[in-house]
Formats: sequence, C-alpha cells, structure tokens
Amino acid sequence: MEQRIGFIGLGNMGCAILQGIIASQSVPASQFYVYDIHPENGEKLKANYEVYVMESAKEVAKEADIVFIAVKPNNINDVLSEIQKELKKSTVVVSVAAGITIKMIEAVIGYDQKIIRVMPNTPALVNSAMCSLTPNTEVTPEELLAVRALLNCIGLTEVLPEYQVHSATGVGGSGPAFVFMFIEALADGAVKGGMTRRQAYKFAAQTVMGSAKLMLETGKHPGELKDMVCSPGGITIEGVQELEQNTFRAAVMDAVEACINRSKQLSGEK
Ligand SMILES: NC(=O)C1=CN([C@@H]2O[C@H](COP(=O)(O)OP(=O)(O)OC[C@H]3O[C@@H](n4cnc5c(N)ncnc54)[C@H](OP(=O)(O)O)[C@@H]3O)[C@@H](O)[C@H]2O)C=CC1
Ligand SMILES: O=C(O)[C@@H]1CCC=N1
Repeated sequence: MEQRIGFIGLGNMGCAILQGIIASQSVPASQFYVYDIHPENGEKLKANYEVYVMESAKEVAKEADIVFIAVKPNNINDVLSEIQKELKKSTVVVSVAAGITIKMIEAVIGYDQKIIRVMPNTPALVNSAMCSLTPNTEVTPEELLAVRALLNCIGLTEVLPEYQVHSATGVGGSGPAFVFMFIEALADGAVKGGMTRRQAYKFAAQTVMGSAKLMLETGKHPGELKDMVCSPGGITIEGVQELEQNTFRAAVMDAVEACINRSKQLSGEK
C-alpha cells in the first residue's frame, strides 16, 4: 500500500522537506496530506503540487501513516494535543521541533506512540539537507528505515542518540545561517576589492559549495584540504593568519556552543 505522508506546519522547514521530497521524484505529490494554520500556505503548495490540503491538523493525523510536525516549538504541544486521539497506533510521528525531546512528545501523545525526532536543515529545499534521526523504542528498524529513506531523498542522514541532537542542531540545523554569514562576508571582501556584488555572491557561494563537496567526496581532513590551498610564502596563508588573529575558529565554535546551550534550555536541561 502507498504510504500517506502528513505535514502539519508549512513554514520554512515543513515546506523545505516536503518540496525537497517531491522534487526528488521519489514520492508522488498525491501521497501528501498537508495543513497549516494559515490556509494561504496550503493553497500556495496546491498551486504547484497535487497534494491534499486538509482543513485541520486532526484530518492530517487521521489520513497519514507518517506525520511530520513542523510547527514552532511553542506551538507543538497544541498540535500534539489536538491530533492525539486521531493517531493510529501504527502512525509514526516525526517531529522536527528544535529542543523538544522525545519524552516531551510522549508525555502529550502517549508513551506507546511511535516517534522519531529529526533535526533537519533548510538546504533540504535543494536536496542537500543534513538530517539527524532519533527514534523512540516503539519504532521498528523497518519504520526508521522508511522515514530515513524519505529524508535520504533530500540529502544525507545520520541516526543519533538523543543527547547528540543538541550538537546536530548547532552544526546542522543552525549551521546554514552561519554559512550564509560567511558567504556574505567573503563576497563583501571581494566587493571591497572591486568585484561586482552579483559576481562576488556567485564566487563566494560556489567556492563554499565546491569546498564542501571536495571534502565529502575525497573524505580528506579539512586541515589537509586547507594546506593544499596555502602555497608556501604565498597569498592564502596571509589570509589564514588574519582569520587566526581574529579568532575566527573560536568565534564559530562559540556560535555552535551558544546554539547547543539554547537547545538544552528549550529541552529543560539548563
Ligand atoms: N527553520 C529552520 O532552519 C529549522 C527549523 N527547525 C524546526 O522546524 C520547526 C518549524 O520551523 P520553521 O519552519 O522555521 O517555522 P515557521 O514559522 O516558518 O513554520 C511553522 C508554520 O506552522 C504554522 N503553525 C503554527 N501553529 C500551527 C498549528 N496549530 N497547526 C498548523 N500549523 C501551525 C505557523 O504559523 P504561525 O507563523 O502563525 O505560527 C507557520 O506557518 C520549528 O520547530 C523549528 O525548531 C528545525 C531545523 C531547522
Ligand atoms: O533557530 C531555530 O530555533 C531553528 C532550529 C535550528 C534552526 N532553526
């Protein structure tokens, strides 16, 4: 039987995952049942894809075999309470809400419900997401595989123990924001040197993408790849020294640590 996939919350992340899966052509749009509190978000999707736009979160829960919940963390309890009675025992609930633990979800929908906590990121929109998955004990290996297969349509996945989700949030969930800041800064530097802004963004974005690809495809250590760029007595090593003097790496580590701390706070650990 065809799997029915529900989405509750069609904002940045819900749409990124949903559109990413549809774009990968692995699952037809007609298998998706979606709802957002703002009807225009469903209508916008419907204009482009043959998804079923439902009238409520309850209706999505009734239909779906796997239901993604992609509302903000402060809205998730309302959604879970609303759908709790509609969920079948076999329904797999997938939450992408940052800082919301499996225990917090179980406390609302029941300890015998199948739950997978996922930490995705917005590059899902272009099939380049990095997602972590953490199942509760009710989820079978086959069910985990089925959800992982969906997320593999939109990028790379790793199964993680829940205590590591804070790190996955800092490096994966929040990471794109830091990377975009880096791209902006790289481009600003080039503009300062006289390049047009349009060209500077193209050079900066392609350079970041190419560098990431080079590391993933060669499996080489980032330090080795950095060394390959730095000619002795050459140009790049001058820039490397500037970044080190400006504590670039410590600043990035601090940013990830700040996200980890906030994630722990949302989870009630701090
Ligand atoms: N954005 C990102 O990069 C990432 C986000 N996440 C997580 O994804 C989740 C969603 O984030 P994001 O997409 O950015 O948020 P958005 O605000 O963009 O999207 C959430 C959508 O759900 C709607 N909504 C609120 N309440 C309900 C409800 N009861 N039923 C149906 N829809 C509802 C929201 O409306 P309204 O705006 O009125 O609330 C909004 O349209 C969050 O929990 C976040 O932690 C995880 C990783 C990365
Ligand atoms: O900023 C946030 O809270 C969400 C979670 C990770 C990325 N965006």
